[in-house]
Amino acid sequence: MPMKIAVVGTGYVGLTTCVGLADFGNHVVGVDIDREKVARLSAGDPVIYEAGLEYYLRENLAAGRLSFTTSMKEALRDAEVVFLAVGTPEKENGEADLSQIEAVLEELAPLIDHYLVVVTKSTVPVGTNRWIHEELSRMVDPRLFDVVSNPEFLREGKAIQDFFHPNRVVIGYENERVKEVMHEIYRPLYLIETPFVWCSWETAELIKYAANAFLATKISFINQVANLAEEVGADVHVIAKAMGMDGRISPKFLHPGPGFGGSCFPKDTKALVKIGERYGVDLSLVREVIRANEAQRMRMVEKAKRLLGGSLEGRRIAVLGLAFKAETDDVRETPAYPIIRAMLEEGAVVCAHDPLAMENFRRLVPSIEYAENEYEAARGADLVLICTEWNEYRNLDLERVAELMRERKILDTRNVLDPERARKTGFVYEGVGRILFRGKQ
Ligand SMILES: NC(=O)C1=CN([C@@H]2O[C@H](COP(=O)(O)OP(=O)(O)OC[C@H]3O[C@@H](n4cnc5c(N)ncnc54)[C@H](O)[C@@H]3O)[C@@H](O)[C@H]2O)C=CC1
Ligand SMILES: O=C(O)[C@H]1O[C@H](OP(=O)(O)OP(=O)(O)OC[C@H]2O[C@@H](n3ccc(=O)[nH]c3=O)[C@H](O)[C@@H]2O)[C@H](O)[C@@H](O)[C@@H]1O
Repeated sequence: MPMKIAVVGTGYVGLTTCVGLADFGNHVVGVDIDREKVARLSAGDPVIYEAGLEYYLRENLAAGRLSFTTSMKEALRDAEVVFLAVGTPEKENGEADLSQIEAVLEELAPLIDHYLVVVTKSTVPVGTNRWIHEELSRMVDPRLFDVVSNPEFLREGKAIQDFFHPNRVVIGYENERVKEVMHEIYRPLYLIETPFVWCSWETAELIKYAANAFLATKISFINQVANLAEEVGADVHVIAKAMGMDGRISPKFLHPGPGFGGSCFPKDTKALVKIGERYGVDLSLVREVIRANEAQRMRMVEKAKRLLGGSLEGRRIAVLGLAFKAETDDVRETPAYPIIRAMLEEGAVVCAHDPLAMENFRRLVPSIEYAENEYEAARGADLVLICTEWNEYRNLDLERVAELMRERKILDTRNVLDPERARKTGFVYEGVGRILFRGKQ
């Protein structure tokens, strides 16, 4: 039976949830306070870049199963379930800021006049779903609602694929009554044998933070191994590959780089440390992962400086890649930001390019030059610094780049180029954890 579902917040997670649940055959209304976003989504414009999103948005709008509104009242009218997918950004002290959730609850409570399952998709600190239940109970008869914690594990750039083929679905609940509803919503995922984890609210909340912190730990770990590999003349890619051959380790998330970014790992690791502090539990390992990540970004600036003879003053640097990873236009917490800021402070002149994220990055840093393509960025540069692993940078025409540059130097923070090919084209090349030609540069 199709269900009537409201989704509050139509960002990366909310919008993916909207189109995914509508595609399962449900009637979905997405509600957002951003009028412009609602207007664009209603017209079939996905607003953000996400592979496949536009197709699913348009198909489901056309089928009449999906609509968008700024009115919570309209969205909630016949809804059986409401998903909360608003932002939970970082506060200045590192804790998760729950003000968007609080605002939604205030608006939601007076509208609950029939049984409603309130599902938290946003990433929220341990104890939040219990608190949501208490808050709503102050304002609404508790028999009229239940609260479910259903954390999201999608990756940006692969959001649609991850929605339809998740590794698992985690559902934290208290009242058995919600099981039937959640079963119904995710029936198509049952059919493809997706594992479901039924647990308490607190367990579900902590699964989300533990999973993100563990992935972030793998990245900081391999980055430090890469840094050591550089000093001893080893190749981190061979190391990571051999480590990954041990099924207990797995080869995934062992790719070294300029440090992890994005809207979640940085904020969620910090929030987890704060949760530990609140409960008096030592999470120093996670604290160190955060510190190592910040150091990794600055290490890239030091590398650039060393490659350019010790100073960036007046040096022209072409930064290729501004998004926090490939296949997205998202620049939230992108490593490119602190790296570019630090280089500007050291007197460098930066010309940047990104296939999708230039518009978003320009809002963060309007003062640098932006180039139409990677070759224009490289024109007259003393150093090309690759910051995002876009495929088009993997296939750079190095001969052409060499002709355009003032000095032939490449700092490849994502290891997307073949070092040997770069050297043969006359470049001084440096990656991360793979100085293969030590002593010869
Ligand atoms: N971006 C990602 O890849 C993932 C994010 N998450 C979590 O999901 C949550 C949402 O993240 P994103 O989708 O990236 O955020 P986002 O910032 O892209 O979207 C949040 C949306 O909520 C809207 N909003 C804010 N207050 C509202 C209100 N009172 N009523 C209606 N709409 C309101 C905003 O206008 C915005 O469109 C966060 O807790 C995040 O940690 C979890 C997994 C993946
Ligand atoms: O909670 C979230 O928001 C999401 O956070 C991450 O997803 P996402 O931030 O979209 O991107 P990832 O692919 O995980 O990459 C995060 C950062 O780590 C970096 N990374 C990733 C993998 C790796 O081996 N090395 C590495 O440096 C990426 O370049 C990027 O900057 C998780 O992978 C998702 O499961 C989770 O739902």
